[in-house]
Amino acid sequence: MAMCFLKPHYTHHLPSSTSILNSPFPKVSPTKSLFANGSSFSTRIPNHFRARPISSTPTKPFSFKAFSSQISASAPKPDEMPARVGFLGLGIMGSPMAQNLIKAGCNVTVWNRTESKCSPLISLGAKYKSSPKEVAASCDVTFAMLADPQSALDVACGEHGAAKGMSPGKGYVDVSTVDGATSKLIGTRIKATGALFLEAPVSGSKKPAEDGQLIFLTAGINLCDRSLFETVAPLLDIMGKSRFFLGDVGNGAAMKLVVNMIMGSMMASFSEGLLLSERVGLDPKVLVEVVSQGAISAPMFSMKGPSMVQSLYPTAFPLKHQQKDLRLALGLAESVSQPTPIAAAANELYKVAKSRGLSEEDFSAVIEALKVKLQSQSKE
Ligand SMILES: NC(=O)C1=CN([C@@H]2O[C@H](COP(=O)(O)OP(=O)(O)OC[C@H]3O[C@@H](n4cnc5c(N)ncnc54)[C@H](OP(=O)(O)O)[C@@H]3O)[C@@H](O)[C@H]2O)C=CC1
Ligand SMILES: O=CC(=O)O
Repeated sequence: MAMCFLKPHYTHHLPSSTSILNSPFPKVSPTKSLFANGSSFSTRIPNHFRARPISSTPTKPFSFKAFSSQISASAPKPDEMPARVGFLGLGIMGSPMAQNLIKAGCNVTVWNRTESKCSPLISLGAKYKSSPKEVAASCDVTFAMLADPQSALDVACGEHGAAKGMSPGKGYVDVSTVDGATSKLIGTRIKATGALFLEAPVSGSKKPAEDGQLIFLTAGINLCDRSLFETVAPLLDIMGKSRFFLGDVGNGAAMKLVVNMIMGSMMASFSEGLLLSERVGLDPKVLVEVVSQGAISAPMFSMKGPSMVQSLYPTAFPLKHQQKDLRLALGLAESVSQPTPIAAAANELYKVAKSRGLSEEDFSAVIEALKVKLQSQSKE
């Protein structure tokens, strides 16, 4: 069962169970139908709203429930939100997310491995604690936005990890992009303390994080965790534009990995197109424009294309994280024997880019892995 809550007023009846796994020509694609009314996804509206269910389809695998969201002009009242909010991990994503919570009036306590990254948030009013354990002990709900499975595990379950500060009545929301097994492990450790757990990876990059426009892909271990989803909803709505509840832990991670697998392959293919267009004497800037006007247009191409043409890669989504996501997505595919040859090829390209020192650049720098030295080629 999947449920979607959106910031804008949105009423859309999604199709019930449809499998695309066995038929090359499915009559209805849930994904296509979900985004059929695409304009609702890009509408900028006030940050705070309340959501209520309006209709449902029978609960079964791969079915969806449609919800309508009502926009409220006023911010959530302080007594409707968890009083004390912790935030662990203040990188490209964590910093603006925590900042939005502070700006919305939340009582936020932060921690980051590199302590200096806490300073800008402290100057905005955040409190500081010197370990994840202390943050969790002093807060009602703690969010974690860490680099990868290992760091998410260390911060949640390490010696001074958040689990050590958790207890009944508290909640832990991991918004990092990790694999389902890591998420389940973290969830199990957190729940052993009597606290609740939600995995909630986000779709959307640096700018959506700054603008409070992220898409939360949440899942919980049981019905109690569903209640944590309700509890933190006002906080998710400060940081994001929509939130999906996807059922059991692992489903949020899987959804995020599938989305980023598509994204990584798209970027690799776009890179090939830019370079080929230039090779045959076309202006790649014009290619970006042509693509933007047609059926394969994507905000990602329009946003990143112009800087890629100039060999500039200002980091929004680090290339090392995109490669990590492809690696994890391939593991997911392997676990169900699903062929993903395009993603596997794209992954190789990101690995080459990493080996050329591009890990910290934006993932659009993958184009560099395709550039050939014209001089040495003309000698051949
Ligand atoms: N950037 C993007 O566009 C998006 C990223 N994501 C995902 O969100 C997560 C965070 O991404 P992003 O903010 O870009 O990444 P950054 O690399 O900017 O930040 C990573 C964070 O993890 C911390 N960290 C890394 N290793 C450890 C460790 N061993 N112990 C403790 N803390 C550690 C870093 O601390 P320190 O400051 O000390 O290095 C930092 O706070 C990733 O899983 C990424 O895949 C999801 C959607 C979009
Ligand atoms: O994970 C990256 C994103 O843009 O989403």
